[in-house]
Amino acid sequence: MNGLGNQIIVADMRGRADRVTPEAAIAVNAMPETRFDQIMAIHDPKTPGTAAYIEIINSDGSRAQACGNGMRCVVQMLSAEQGRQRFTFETVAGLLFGEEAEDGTITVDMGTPKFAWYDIPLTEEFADTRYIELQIGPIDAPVLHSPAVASMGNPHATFWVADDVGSYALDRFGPLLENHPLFPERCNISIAQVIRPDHIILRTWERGAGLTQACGTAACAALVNGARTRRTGRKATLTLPGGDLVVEWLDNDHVTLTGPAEFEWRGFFDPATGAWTRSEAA
Ligand SMILES: N[C@H](CCC[C@H](N)C(=O)O)C(=O)O
Repeated sequence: MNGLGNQIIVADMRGRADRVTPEAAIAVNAMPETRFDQIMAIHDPKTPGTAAYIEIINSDGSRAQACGNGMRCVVQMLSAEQGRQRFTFETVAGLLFGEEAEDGTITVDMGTPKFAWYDIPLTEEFADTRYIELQIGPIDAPVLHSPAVASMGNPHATFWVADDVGSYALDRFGPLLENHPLFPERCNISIAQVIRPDHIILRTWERGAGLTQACGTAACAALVNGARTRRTGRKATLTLPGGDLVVEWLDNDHVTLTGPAEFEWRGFFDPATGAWTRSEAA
């Protein structure tokens, strides 16, 4: 499937006890036809009242705590299968709600953002995470600096720029910032241009996945970081390379993410080795 161009493999692991191994993820990602950004593995529910337990695996085999685009794909797949539109899921980061609207767009409640330095987490204490001391480029003329950081279950840094987000070498800066010693669990790195209080342009270097068409949790982090630095309101459209998402930071502190999801093709893969076969086209 894809969520706004982000390549998502929804792996149906219901009724079995094994898990998708990092080796399988790396092997699947190594083949051009099955290159992906995240695998969303649907496991049997652990908690009564939830539809499934979802495990999220990055293309480098690492585990992610949250994935907004992937969750929309999961909602669409299960709603097509079960004919109902509202789901409660469990992930390592907690419970998550998703709903498909009449027009097929899907809204996922991504939970509440966290801003304390130890929740991101950072290795150093920062009293105010709206601007942290971190820069890249020449000391006296940094190319990117003073990001706002937030956790949407996973760690995010949002760097603000005044001009075209496409003009920055995120493929070069991304890996350096992702692995900066300030981030003990690494970090998802975004560049944001606020063009209006309700419209942000965003590009993201994803932890464990690299440059992607769309990162839903990064869109959520950019909106909350925009609102708490008074750059934006609490609801905005975010234009990502793959298209537009709408993010709203509700009064109850929850963040919702709305956008499309699309089925591409179906097949089988071995969660231990990654060996796969294709069975059905869209
Ligand atoms: N693409 C995802 C986020 C993946 C996050 C992952 N790269 C990490 O935190 O390790 C999204 O749409 O929200």
